[in-house]
Amino acid sequence: MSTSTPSLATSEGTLFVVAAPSGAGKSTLVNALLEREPAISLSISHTTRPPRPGELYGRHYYFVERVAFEREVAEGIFLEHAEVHGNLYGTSRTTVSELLEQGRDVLLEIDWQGARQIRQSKPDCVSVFILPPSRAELERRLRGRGSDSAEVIARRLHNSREEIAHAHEFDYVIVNDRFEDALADLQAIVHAVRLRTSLQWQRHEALIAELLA
Ligand SMILES: Nc1ncnc2c1ncn2[C@@H]1O[C@H](COP(=O)(O)OP(=O)(O)OP(=O)(O)O)[C@@H](O)[C@H]1O
Ligand SMILES: Nc1nc2c(ncn2[C@@H]2O[C@H](COP(=O)(O)O)[C@@H](O)[C@H]2O)c(=O)[nH]1
Repeated sequence: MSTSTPSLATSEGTLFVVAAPSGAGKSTLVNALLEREPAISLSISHTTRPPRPGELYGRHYYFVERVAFEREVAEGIFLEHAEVHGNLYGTSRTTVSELLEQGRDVLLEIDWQGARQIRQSKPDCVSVFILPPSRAELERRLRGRGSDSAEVIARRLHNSREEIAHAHEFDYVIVNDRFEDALADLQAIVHAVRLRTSLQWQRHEALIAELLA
């Protein structure tokens, strides 16, 4: 995250990146945040993972075949992409750029590998890592969700160690124990970031000029 004084000239939106081990509650938290903060746009990823019951094309993901995904990688359409739990996932470059240029804040729900790529291409992004309160609770949430087979759950639990090992690369870490507390923390981060963005500074320019006159 940039710590420099925001430029008065720019009015690009902020790019938020949220990551967590599978089952920590990232999607649930992000969906609740978006209800409270409708000015944030969620980027819909492309994936080769088959849809879960109830998941819709274009709403939860753009579900594509592996061959099509690999062609899109070669065409350079992804801002970032990674293999996660045996499936490919990627973020559309043009969708994110267009939204940011319109001044919209954009949120990416991606894994640590994607977050690392985003930090390289968009160093001003704000990244947040969500931790579960314990391994036992992570497992309980994965099983309780009831959306994955025992084999998939075992794989995701195993992979959670690698994801968590990268938590220190993020600007903020939130423990999702009591849901409302974690949501308040996430919203506080969004508010704090907005207070230092260029639009906010522009808003205060007239008052600062008046006070200095
Ligand atoms: N604070 C919480 N306390 C108890 N249960 C929670 C809490 N937060 C989320 N959950 C539940 O945990 C389960 C997993 O949540 P969710 O699907 O949001 O995880 P996720 O991190 O997005 O996982 P994935 O990366 O696999 O998509 C869901 O059933 C959700 O309702
Ligand atoms: N690098 C990326 N990771 C992504 C993207 N979209 C989702 N993800 C991550 O994949 C896992 C599993 O998600 P699930 O929906 O199958 O449970 C999770 O960590 C997501 O954050 C993406 O575009 N790029």
